Amino acid sequence: MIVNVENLKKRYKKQLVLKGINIKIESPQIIALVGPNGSGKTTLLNCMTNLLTVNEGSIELLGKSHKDSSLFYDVSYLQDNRILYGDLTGYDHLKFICQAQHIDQSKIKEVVERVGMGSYLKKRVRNYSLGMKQHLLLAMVIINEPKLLLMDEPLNGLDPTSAINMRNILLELAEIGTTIIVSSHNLDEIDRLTNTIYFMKDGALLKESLTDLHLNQYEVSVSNTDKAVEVLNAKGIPYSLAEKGVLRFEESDVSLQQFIDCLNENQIEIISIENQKVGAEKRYRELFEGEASV
Ligand SMILES: Nc1ncnc2c1ncn2[C@@H]1O[C@H](COP(=O)(O)OP(=O)(O)OP(=O)(O)O)[C@@H](O)[C@H]1O
Repeated sequence: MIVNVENLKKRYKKQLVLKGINIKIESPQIIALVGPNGSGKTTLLNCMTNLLTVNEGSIELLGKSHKDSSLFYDVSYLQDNRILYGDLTGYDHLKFICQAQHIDQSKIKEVVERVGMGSYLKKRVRNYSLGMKQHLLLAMVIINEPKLLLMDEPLNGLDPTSAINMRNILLELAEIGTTIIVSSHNLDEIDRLTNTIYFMKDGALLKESLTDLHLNQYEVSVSNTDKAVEVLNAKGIPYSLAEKGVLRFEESDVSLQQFIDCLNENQIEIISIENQKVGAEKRYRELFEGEASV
């Protein structure tokens, strides 16, 4: 088992922040951790990596107790950039990790190129921009080729090119069997990374595979939009125009078949029908709309 968290509870004084979390991950994959500010994502990741003590429950990573220090070689955690040392250079940080984890220092060059931080590697971190710090944090967590990678808001401050680069790196790591748990508020990026999302709500996790969640919503391409609009209006069938030539239809009282029949009966050619998958943002809105974040 890659991750086995059972009934994890965490309290800050009287506030119960994690209310009995259960996570079982048996095969390598990317999982997104999504939830409003203050919902407990960082607390969960900090508990998993033993930076915080838990009040109840158990955590196993890669078949070992999360307190086992040998996990250090196989589990990486990308945290907030406050863990960086302003007086040290990026190179110093990476060299330190190589020494501590017995990693060949030739890996530094490789990882620096991969992340794209060559030009400022030898600058002191206090002179780094937010995005540069994020690049360094990424380099620091992938240099040991972890089996399990936990990431708290890794996209923080990244420009679009860097965000795409980070996405490609994560997808490549997943391809070679790295399990990644990534917390993020960037739901578009999440959609590009994974369909498996753990929504954090009221200190509990709601695990969902968006692949299984299909709205009854379809995009129907037709040859003659004007005529289609006319006949649908005449029949009182609800739709919206996604773009020229594409009608968006959501099944309700009117079934998809009735929608198609209406177009067929009026000799309107249907070019394609696509089922619309639910994206992370839509699901998030369904789950959290109207709820104030902490
Ligand atoms: N050291 C602490 N002492 C007391 N309360 C804390 C501490 N750290 C976090 N909390 C509280 O625990 C709750 C969860 O915080 P946490 O940082 O885990 O949320 P989060 O989901 O990571 O939020 P964000 O999306 O804003 O990063 C919040 O109510 C927060 O105020």
